Amino acid sequence: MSKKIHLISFQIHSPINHTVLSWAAPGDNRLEAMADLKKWQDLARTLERGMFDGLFFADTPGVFDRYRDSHEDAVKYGVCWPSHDPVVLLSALAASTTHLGLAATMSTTSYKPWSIVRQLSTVDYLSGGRVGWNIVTGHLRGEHRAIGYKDVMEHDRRYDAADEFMEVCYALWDSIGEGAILADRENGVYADPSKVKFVDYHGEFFNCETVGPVLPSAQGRPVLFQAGTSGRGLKFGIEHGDVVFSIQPNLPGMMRYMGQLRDAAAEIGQPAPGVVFGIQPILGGTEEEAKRNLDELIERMPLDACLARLSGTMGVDFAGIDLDKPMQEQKTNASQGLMKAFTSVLGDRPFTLREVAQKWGLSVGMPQLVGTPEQVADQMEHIWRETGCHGFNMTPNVMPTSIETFVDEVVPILQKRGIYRTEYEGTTFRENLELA
Ligand SMILES: Cc1cc2nc3c(=O)[nH]c(=O)nc-3n(C[C@H](O)[C@H](O)[C@H](O)COP(=O)(O)O)c2cc1C
Repeated sequence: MSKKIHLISFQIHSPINHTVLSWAAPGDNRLEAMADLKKWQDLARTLERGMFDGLFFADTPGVFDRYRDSHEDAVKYGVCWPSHDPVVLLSALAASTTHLGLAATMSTTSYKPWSIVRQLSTVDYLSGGRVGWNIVTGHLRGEHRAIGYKDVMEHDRRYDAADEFMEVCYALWDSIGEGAILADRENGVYADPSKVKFVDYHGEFFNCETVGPVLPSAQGRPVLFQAGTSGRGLKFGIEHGDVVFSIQPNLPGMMRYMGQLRDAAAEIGQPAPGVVFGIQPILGGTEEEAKRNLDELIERMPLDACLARLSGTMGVDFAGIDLDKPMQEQKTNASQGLMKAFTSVLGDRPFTLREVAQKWGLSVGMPQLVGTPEQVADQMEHIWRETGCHGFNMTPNVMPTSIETFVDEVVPILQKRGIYRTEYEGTTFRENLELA
């Protein structure tokens, strides 16, 4: 268990984060932010004022195209479409902050190892070691189709390819050895070639012949995040993740996940990485007001938009399936882990398809913590203590007010309880996350 709760703000560079039609909520500024860098910089400064560890961008490249075998519902309702590139935001946000970690999702399907190492490590180096990478294998058919594949690669084979992808990345990150850079002005020698290892990698999926393209940053290389929850995904997360993300519908699901991760880590013979659970705080001045705020979000969501999001993540077209029967597990090459988590719910009756669609529309299944600032702080502390997790990946609802309210009203309560930092401990993302 971490010494303190760690907080990451979960964002998407699109009209919504995870709440369908949040862009239409009164006062939401996301549509303006998409065209105004300053609004993103303001958000990053708010998170830094709230001592967040980081701002993390998920990414849904391509478009959700499974529901009714069409992209139309995703486009009509702006369900993570358009999907602007998150990586280009990182350097602007690094320039407007000094401590905040900045992480982006990049898929091992869409990129090559060299391009990811070069892009992310450049910002990591420039920012003094504040960058993170959420390694995803790319589970969306829309992403595959956009770059020229007919369909998603088979689930476990995607992870095999991603293992190789990582071998190349590590070789590139390790290429520039200690003492390699001389920067000797007098003799005009920049580096000692004997200390720069040539990467000569030939695998089943990737080839790479070059030297490391970017200098090691203050934290060496970016912090690695991973969020696979299937058996194969857990193994990959343990082997490569510094921190793993998980979405579970409730506390029993979180406890089950912690057990599965511990068992899988023991089997591999490695320590389990820290776990960050997704949550969605819904605040109000009173409990009743918070519940009303939640109801307003739910009332705004068109069911077709929720189903478009759910069908995309699960890789299954849910059109024409009885909405009021328990959702059944189906074979998928998309997210097997999330499919299992929501079709084998613990501590509750099974969810109907309509309920899961609504949970997806609200927060992609992240549980809502609803109440006054004190009640939300209680729920966070309870989950942290019960599960022994590292912290939370928090998705907002209305932007940026739900984050500002959290920073102004919940953060001071957590600080007073001694379970949240009052100043940054280090300068790098890795140090602040208690990984160094
Ligand atoms: C918290 C969380 C965040 C995720 N973010 C992304 C993302 O931004 N882009 C993406 O393509 N997949 C994302 N995923 C999907 C996973 O990385 C993973 O690819 C997917 O769940 C399939 O793996 P599995 O079958 O092993 O669970 C996320 C999953 C979770 C739980």
